[in-house]
Amino acid sequence: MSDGDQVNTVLRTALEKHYIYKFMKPVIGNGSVFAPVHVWRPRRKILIPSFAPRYVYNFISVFEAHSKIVADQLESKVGRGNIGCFDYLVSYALISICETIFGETSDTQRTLDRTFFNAFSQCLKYIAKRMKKPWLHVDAIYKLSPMYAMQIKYTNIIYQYIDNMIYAKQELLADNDAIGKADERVKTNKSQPPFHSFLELVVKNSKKYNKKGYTHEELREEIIVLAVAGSDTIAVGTSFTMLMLAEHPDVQDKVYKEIQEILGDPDKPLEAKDLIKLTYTTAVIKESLRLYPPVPLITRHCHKDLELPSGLVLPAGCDVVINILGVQRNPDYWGEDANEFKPERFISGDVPPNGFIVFSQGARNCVGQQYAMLSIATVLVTILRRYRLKPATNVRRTKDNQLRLTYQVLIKEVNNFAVQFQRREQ
Ligand code: HEM
Repeated sequence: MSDGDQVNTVLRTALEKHYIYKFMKPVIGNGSVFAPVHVWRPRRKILIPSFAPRYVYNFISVFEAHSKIVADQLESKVGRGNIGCFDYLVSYALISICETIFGETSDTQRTLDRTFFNAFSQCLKYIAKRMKKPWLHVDAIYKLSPMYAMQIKYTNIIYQYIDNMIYAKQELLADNDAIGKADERVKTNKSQPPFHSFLELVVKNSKKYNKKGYTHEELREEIIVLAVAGSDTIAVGTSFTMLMLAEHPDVQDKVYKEIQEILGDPDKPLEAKDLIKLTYTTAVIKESLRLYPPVPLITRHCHKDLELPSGLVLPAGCDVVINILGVQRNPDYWGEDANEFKPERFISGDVPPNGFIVFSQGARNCVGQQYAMLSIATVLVTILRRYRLKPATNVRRTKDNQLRLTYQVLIKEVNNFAVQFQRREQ
């Protein structure tokens, strides 16, 4: 389905997800993103307050510190031809999400973070293979396959990592007062806002919701969801934006000018109030996410008949695949130039209602959208201040000269998002 108005009705009405997500269950259990509605609803209520702007704004210092590390790493890539920027951005995104989840991390910890994410990507690989082979949908058959044993092995690595991190913070998490006092400081001392990790916030909010709070297993599930939902998505979104900037030098010049004018001194720490003023840069990020939504397809299950605005009735029991990429390139909404990169659309107010759904819509939309936009903006600003992006040379494109994409639950560009880096004159 790629008609925004029909999609809007489905997303606001049908909250259950497709049965195929049950294959994720052995890894993320009842974690909110794919959980059945009765499990998801209270978990969403617990998650939402952790994403309040006053907490998310505090994460900008984490984003900035890790963006600078990426910018330093790219120094040796200047003038070296095509460089796949995805690996750098995935590293940025995963270290940032681990630090925003667990608090400050050491170098040793970062090695463990990578082992954890590697285990997760291996699990996703087996889950994706299983989805494509209908005979493996039967649990009894899947359990006999070597893939099952490997999935268990990697799932144990994931659980061990999360458990160790939770146990390491046990003392802080057990002390309700400590978390409460930190909150007081948010209210009274605005100049030095304390940093609250997602782990602290989720534990605190789960205790507000229910006196006992989350069980260890529930907490682990929600932490896995955050780690997974908040890493590759950011890396893919940033990588596509960098490709677009490399291919549109005029747009890149305007973004750079805006950064210079609004942010000025590169030694001044980035703050939300400044990033929010980057209206053109934000439009560029949104236009990149419109053309290349990192999560291009989502699903819903209709548990009762659902009448769409077109008059068509989706019968109870029906599964719907929502084509986010299709909605965001639909010429009925975006005009004949829907496939063209034109960031001005997001400035002139030409965004059609229900036409831009990169973070989904309705009660199960993305809780991390503000986090995502700030994280992407921070790393882009930091890279663009130092480097001019140039298009990669000799990369394969489609017959009509479009980027070649591959679908791995998220969409990616097949050349690892290659661009070239040129140092800017100081
Ligand atoms: C560019 C980056 C991102 C994109 C494109 C994106 C997109 C999405 C989409 C399309 C959904 C809905 C999935 C569905 O309906 O099946 C979703 C859900 C979700 N996202 Fe994001 N996301 C991004 C970043 C993040 C970040 C940074 C976090 C957390 C730090 C996050 C946390 C979540 C969670 C927890 C859900 C499940 C919400 C629920 O079911 O109540 N996302 N995201």
